[in-house]
Amino acid sequence: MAANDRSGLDAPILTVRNLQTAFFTDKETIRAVDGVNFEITSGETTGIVGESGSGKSVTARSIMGLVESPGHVLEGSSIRFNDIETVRDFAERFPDRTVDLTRIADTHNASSLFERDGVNASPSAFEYESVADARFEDVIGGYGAKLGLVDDDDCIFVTEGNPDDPESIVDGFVEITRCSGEVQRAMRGGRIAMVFQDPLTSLNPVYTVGNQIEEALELHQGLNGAEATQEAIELLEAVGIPDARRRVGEYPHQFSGGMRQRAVIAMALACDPEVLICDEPTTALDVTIQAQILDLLAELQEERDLGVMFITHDMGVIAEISDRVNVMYAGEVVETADVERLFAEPKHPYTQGLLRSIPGRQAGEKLETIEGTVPTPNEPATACRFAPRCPKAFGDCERVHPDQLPVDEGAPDHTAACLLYDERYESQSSADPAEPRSDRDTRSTRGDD
Ligand SMILES: Nc1ncnc2c1ncn2[C@@H]1O[C@H](COP(=O)(O)OP(=O)(O)OP(=O)(O)O)[C@@H](O)[C@H]1O
Ligand code: NI
Repeated sequence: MAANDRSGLDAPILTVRNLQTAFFTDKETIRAVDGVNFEITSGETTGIVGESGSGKSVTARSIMGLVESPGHVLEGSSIRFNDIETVRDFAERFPDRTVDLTRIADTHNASSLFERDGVNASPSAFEYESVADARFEDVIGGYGAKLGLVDDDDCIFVTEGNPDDPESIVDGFVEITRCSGEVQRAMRGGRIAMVFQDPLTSLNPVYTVGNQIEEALELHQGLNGAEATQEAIELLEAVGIPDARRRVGEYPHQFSGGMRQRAVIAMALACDPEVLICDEPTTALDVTIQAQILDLLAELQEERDLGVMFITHDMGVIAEISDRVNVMYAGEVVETADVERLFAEPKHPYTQGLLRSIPGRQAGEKLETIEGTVPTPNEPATACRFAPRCPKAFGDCERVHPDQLPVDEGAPDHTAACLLYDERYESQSSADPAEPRSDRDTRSTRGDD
């Protein structure tokens, strides 16, 4: 087993590799998500934080299969859903779309895939140190069809066990970027549910709240009639709606903002998902209600062992709810760490800037904001996209696109994409990390070797 395998209980339920989602307009190609890697683990919360326009929602929509034209998830992107029960169930229901990956892997060499025509990713896009680390299951999702290794609509991959005998399957995954039609409907809503910022986008004003939850129960759990009504009431109780038996018959406009968001969460849970994606679910609510909803999510997560992905631009919320944090900037993850480390030792200058802008963090000090705005990523990245706003930028930052690298030997899971932490590019300004460079004209040109 490769050293970077995470085995057993810690294995992520969702693995995002080299995710690229772009919008193709007449004018330009917007690389809203540009080579993103992260994981979601059952019972844990993966936080995604970044300013407006950094690509958080597009990342969520890519996982949900909800990217709308002119947007597309690009070839080479991979989003693996690793739940073994789902793989068994789908192999049974969709045998035509199920592939025995070991058989393909036996006859091909994963590292040679990078040399094939049509593969335009580098091994580092998959976080491999060298091409020899390439694993078939990472590359196949994004490129398998293009390389003619699998059929166009194959999306269920078995890596251990016999696809024709679902009970025998002990390892495999569903490649979400390749799901369509019935498989996609079974995945979205059935295995992965999403809660949006505005509860009214998820609720239909002309049906009662109960009706809408019952519809989800029928679709995903096959419940109907009195049984579905009873379950809807129980779900409303589970999300803390008082007098649920009466309120199940009310319409969305009869609910307050906080109660509506609770109802939407109940609706998301109606399909008994493994993964719950929350896109700024509390941003529109006042702070007291926001705190209650965050508590509720934490409670539900523990009860149901949910893998949660939580999107916000609020570092305070991230600190409260996350186990791991991914900081996004202009379509890229620029820093990732577990939450304690990220707050104790932020490494990327962007993360440091975000932390300085949390109210109340530095008593008495003036609140700072990062000057400027997130650029639209409409060109392939050939430099650091944060460099123009970065107080620590040096010459190479405008010439070299930084790789995600570990920032501390003692914490291999803490990585940042910043040349300050890349030995090949030694910044002359790194002496005092708290002191921004004042003189940006005497730029270092070292590292051009
Ligand atoms: N339908 C679309 N057409 C064109 N560009 C889009 C579309 N949707 C999103 N984008 C672009 O993708 C980029 C990322 O947008 P996204 O909504 O993911 O940002 P975000 O991080 O969620 O921001 P916010 O905090 O404001 O919600 C932006 O540059 C945006 O302009
Ligand atoms: Ni958003």
